Amino acid sequence: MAMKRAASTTIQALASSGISSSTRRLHASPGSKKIVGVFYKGNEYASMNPNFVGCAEGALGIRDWLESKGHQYIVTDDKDGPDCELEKHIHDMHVLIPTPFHPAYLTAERIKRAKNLQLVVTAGIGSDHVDLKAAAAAGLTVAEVTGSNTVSVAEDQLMRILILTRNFLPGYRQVVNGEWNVAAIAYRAYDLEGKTVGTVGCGRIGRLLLQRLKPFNCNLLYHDRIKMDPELENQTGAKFEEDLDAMLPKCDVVVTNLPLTEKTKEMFDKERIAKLKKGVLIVNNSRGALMDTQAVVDACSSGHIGGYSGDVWYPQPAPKDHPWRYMPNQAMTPHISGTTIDAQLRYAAGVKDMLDRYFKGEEFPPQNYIVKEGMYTSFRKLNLGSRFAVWLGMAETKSAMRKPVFTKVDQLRPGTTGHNLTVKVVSANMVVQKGRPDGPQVRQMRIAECLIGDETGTILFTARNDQVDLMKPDSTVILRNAKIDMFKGSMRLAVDKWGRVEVTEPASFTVNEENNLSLVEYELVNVVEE
Ligand SMILES: NC(=O)c1ccc[n+]([C@@H]2O[C@H](COP(=O)([O-])OP(=O)(O)OC[C@H]3O[C@@H](n4cnc5c(N)ncnc54)[C@H](O)[C@@H]3O)[C@@H](O)[C@H]2O)c1
Repeated sequence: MAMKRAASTTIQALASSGISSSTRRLHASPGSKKIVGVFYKGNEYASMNPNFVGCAEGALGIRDWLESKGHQYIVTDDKDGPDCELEKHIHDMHVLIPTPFHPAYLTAERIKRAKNLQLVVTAGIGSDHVDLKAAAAAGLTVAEVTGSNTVSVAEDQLMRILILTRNFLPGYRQVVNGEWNVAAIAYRAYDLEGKTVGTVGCGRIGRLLLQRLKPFNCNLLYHDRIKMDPELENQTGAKFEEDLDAMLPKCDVVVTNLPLTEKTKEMFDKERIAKLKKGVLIVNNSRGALMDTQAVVDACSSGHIGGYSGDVWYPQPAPKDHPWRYMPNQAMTPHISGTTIDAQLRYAAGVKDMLDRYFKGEEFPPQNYIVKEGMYTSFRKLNLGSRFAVWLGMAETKSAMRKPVFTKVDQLRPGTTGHNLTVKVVSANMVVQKGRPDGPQVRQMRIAECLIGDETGTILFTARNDQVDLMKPDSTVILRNAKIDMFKGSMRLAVDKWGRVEVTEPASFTVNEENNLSLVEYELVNVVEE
């Protein structure tokens, strides 16, 4: 199996901790599976809305479906401590469905005991509650329902920006307390128009927030590892800031929109907060641990941070004595933004779809993988329109295959070689046709860009010279020993002199043109070896 360098490094690092490095196959072996869901308790609200599927009682609405297939489905909200309900199932569960809103912390120690565990599907976005290194070392697959609550969070952020800018909460409190004091609110209530709003991280949620903010006529800035394509930049009117510390002092409002990773943990520490404009407003719906907890408290107390709002804490549920509950200028809520009823229905459907694929032995949508069968790599599609992905590390395919093994188009991954496929040619366009002087002879050079595919998806194939004649639209061809080339961050398939293209009998499948792998862009990210 293709194993990425990062994964093998991780495995070595963890071998001494006793975590097995053997890959646990993603796809379910036949037979009944034990599936454990950990969701927040609905209590008296559970029956108030039939679409309230995100609570433990709602169980994502998949209980009947799972049980009709003979699987065991345990759902609980009791997730912490040695005597909790979750602990009783760690040793024999096959699938864990946690949710960021009530995170079941899947530590290295729990993973070590979870001998049957194959799959973790996060109901929502953000799998930082899982020790991803340990999950990779144990050969697990961790996936989430990418995009399921993008809109929900972007809308919530917009609300928080307005709540802070207009100094809304003190006014609301006055009303509840029977008071009336316009001055106490008005002395620091502003319009959003004309203010500078910067998002730190600009993937799905960040981009949508920028689009939502555009009509407010703010100055929009964004910092990310990846610059948006110009079309999207134009659409949002946001300016790219490569240097985070250069962007921050310009912002009246800072919004975070990036995952919690080793790199981003406590990225807002005392020093960075000191660089922010005095009175800055911060909205953090990403993860609590992006902030140094005490540094936020101190800056809110001194007024350096003029307002802090968000729904994410560490740990969750936040303990009663969490200092963010008591700091001034805060507009915090429990973790709610990504669990609207609409979002619940989307992530419930996404979880069901992935379980169904797991039972059938089918691939998940590539953007959903965080760790795939032990590869600590995630295909993170960052799109709103244009499609990106982050590709961590190099895939190393050590091919010990002698017998040709045929694969399907949707199994193709960056950096891999040695593929045999039977595909139909959907279209072929000549992109280069010229005579090339080559010594005394003049050689023809022809290159055609061909869209090829099977029932699982399509990909662009670069046909060279004699291959061009074989790639006729509607014909079926066998590609032997094909390899993936990366072209501007996207996958292309090619067959070089070590492989072969053969025309064959017409195949009976219908090409799935919906899943074009060449439309996904990848970024090669350096993996820091530890
Ligand atoms: N509060 C909620 O209910 C809720 C719901 C969904 C997501 N989230 C959080 O929001 C985060 C973002 O979600 P998304 O769907 O937009 O994810 P995304 O993967 O689409 O975008 C994340 C962006 O962060 C950027 N990034 C990552 N590391 C970076 C770094 N070190 N420096 C600069 N940029 C960096 C990536 O390049 C990417 O553009 C999630 O990881 C999750 O933690 C919270």
